[in-house]
Amino acid sequence: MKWSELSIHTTNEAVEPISNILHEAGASGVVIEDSEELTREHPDRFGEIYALDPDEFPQEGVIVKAYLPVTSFIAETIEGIRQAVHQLTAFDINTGRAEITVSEVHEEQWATAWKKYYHPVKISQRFTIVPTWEEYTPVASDELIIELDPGMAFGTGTHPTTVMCLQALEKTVNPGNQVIDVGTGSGVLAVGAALLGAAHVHALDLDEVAVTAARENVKLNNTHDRVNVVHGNLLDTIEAPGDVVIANILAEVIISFTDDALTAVKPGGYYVTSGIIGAKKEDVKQALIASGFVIDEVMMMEDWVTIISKKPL
Ligand SMILES: C[S@@+](CC[C@H](N)C(=O)[O-])C[C@H]1O[C@@H](n2cnc3c(N)ncnc32)[C@H](O)[C@@H]1O
Repeated sequence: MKWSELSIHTTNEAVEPISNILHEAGASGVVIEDSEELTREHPDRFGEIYALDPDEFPQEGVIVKAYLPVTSFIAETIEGIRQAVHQLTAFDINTGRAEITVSEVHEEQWATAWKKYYHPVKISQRFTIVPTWEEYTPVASDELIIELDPGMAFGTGTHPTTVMCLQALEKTVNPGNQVIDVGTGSGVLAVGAALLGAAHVHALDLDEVAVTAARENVKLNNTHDRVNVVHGNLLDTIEAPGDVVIANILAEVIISFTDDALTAVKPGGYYVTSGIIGAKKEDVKQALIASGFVIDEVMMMEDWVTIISKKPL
């Protein structure tokens, strides 16, 4: 099969919303090439020197690459993406140049392009994410390994919003808890919650591709007895409140359902929200407080914010 490779040259702040637009347009996998990666300190990964090739990174800004199967509708799809990216400026998101370039690649190239960026990575005190195609031996006895094949869904586990969510789960999930994962993507957070001892995790996503990927990852990690993954919009499929509810979606979406979220959390339970760019932090905090949550902790990584809030007893 032939694939179109779309490259969008943009800013760090626009990576997440543009990735979402690309997924919604049917993109199969998103690769992020960030110019800052080249200048960041790279620890050797578990003894192996992890060298980056400057030819694969832009000189400034970020390139978001996505892969779309070549069909007769490809021109319309690309035009739709162009318009959606343009509309992000209405949400005060600086998209930078937002230049879109398109080239054709073959299936084998796509598979390699996708996989060469992901390696085992320790992302919190206890969690290490290991792509299914890599070998890894745990280094600590209490280490929790999440095996992941991101496939075509969002959630390689290494995006700052996901990393902070896993760290937040480490702080909030207790053995025996009921957890709800809104917008599960690859299922990484649902698996993480189950590994922390949650008795049950209800994971959902609006995107059928994510539901399939999440189910596969849940099984891969032997958590299918505790995690169910369903297709659904926000909290529509929730039957009982959770001890911890987590939503790594865009700030605009989080703000739209804070009242419903309060109902979905047990008194004394936690609501973890992520996917929030720095500029939207106060708006999300205000919406959470207005619905009755109490802010417990605000975490930041790069320009991303994760808020842990609590429902009063
Ligand atoms: C940023 S990704 C997060 C994936 C994963 N939870 C993680 O932390 O890596 C957001 C996910 O939310 C899903 N999503 C977006 N809008 C949604 C909605 N209204 N209801 C349910 N899921 C939604 C998307 O399909 C996507 O998989």
